Amino acid sequence: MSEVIATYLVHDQKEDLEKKAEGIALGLTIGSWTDLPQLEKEQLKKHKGTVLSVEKLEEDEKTNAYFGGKRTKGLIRIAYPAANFSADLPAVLTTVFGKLSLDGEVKLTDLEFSSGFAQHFPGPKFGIKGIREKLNIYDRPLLMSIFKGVIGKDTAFLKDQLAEQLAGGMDLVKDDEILFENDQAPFFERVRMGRAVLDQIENETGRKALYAVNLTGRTYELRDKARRASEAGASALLFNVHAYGLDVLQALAEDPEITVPVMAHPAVSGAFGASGHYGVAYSLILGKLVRLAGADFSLFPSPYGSVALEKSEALAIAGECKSDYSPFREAFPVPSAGIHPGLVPILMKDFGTDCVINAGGGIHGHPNGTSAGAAAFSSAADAVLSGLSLDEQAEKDEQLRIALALWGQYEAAR
Ligand SMILES: CSCCC(=O)C(=O)COP(=O)(O)O
Ligand SMILES: [Mg+2]
Repeated sequence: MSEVIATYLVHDQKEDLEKKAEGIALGLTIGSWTDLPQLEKEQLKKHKGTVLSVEKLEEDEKTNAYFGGKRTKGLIRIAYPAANFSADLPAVLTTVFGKLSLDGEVKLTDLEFSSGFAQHFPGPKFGIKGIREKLNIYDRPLLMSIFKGVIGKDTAFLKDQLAEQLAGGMDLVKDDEILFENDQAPFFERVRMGRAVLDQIENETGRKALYAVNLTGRTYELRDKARRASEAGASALLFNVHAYGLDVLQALAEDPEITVPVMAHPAVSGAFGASGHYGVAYSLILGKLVRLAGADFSLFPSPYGSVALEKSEALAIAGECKSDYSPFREAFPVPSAGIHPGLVPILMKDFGTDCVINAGGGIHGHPNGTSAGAAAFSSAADAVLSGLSLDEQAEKDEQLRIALALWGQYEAAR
């Protein structure tokens, strides 16, 4: 029985896509670039990939221009027998896209797992429902901000910045992904500081919030570090999954002693996902696979900010995070990068209620400071929820008015 089906977008110099598909199905399983006379019938039957479909796509000039000559475009689906690989993502990815990924002309667009095979993956430990229960917020998108300008600053500085972000109404705050272990603000000091600030906010206001501390260091230290962080009061972990690998995320998600949600950051994923001609589709690496491997949140560039994805790609990632994929919990999609209050209405329209809207510079860059920036962001979300335009809301909210004057609004920018 085939356990994994891969879909590829190919751009071939020759017209015969059936032959191309057969070449992939054989080459990634038991064949080679030349005929192997010793291949046995039994071996072929049990281990060769099976071409399920070949669909020729319309020729397009942009693709031809990119490759400097005519290409035949098509979608190929191939089923790989379970007998060929062990039940882990490194084995799956090496089988379906190992050396093929190096040819620069093929993009892996999707992977489908049989239910028997999918059961080897954990999926999110908390998911959208579990995170909402932790925060006691059920009826709106969550708002997150990012520490900024903190490299070289000590834990006391971070403590003030965290308190300001939370005072402005943020539900979650995350470390920047480029904040690593350092002498001024060591990891465990940040964990303890975060716990104290979150507890104080909860005691004073009843509001619950999460702080995602950046889990970094050598791969073999991570599991122990994450366990100790959970024990020391961490409320969430940020993880640069594509710098380490999906299997490392899976190991963290599966560990029963790591009792906090994991937030997957997209750093480095552009190296695999940015090309339309080769690499891996963002919907697969930032959506389906991080969810299967256990991320509770997946960050990705929104269609609007400083690092923007095509809208269809961003929506496809969010779709994978939230699709009906039993038995896995849903992961929170987190459209990010260059976000400010003026983009909140369009983000809420595109991504709906079940998303996290995330801003760094668009909060700390507010002329009246971090707390005012966070309040302006929060006020923009309130406006949408109560059916007001940002201009109407800004008439009664000075911080939002100042933010909109500085960064503008999506509609105004069109
Ligand atoms: C590329 S998505 C990750 C967003 C992120 O980590 C970040 O630091 C965005 O910061 P910004 O100031 O652009 O909101
Ligand atoms: Mg960042």
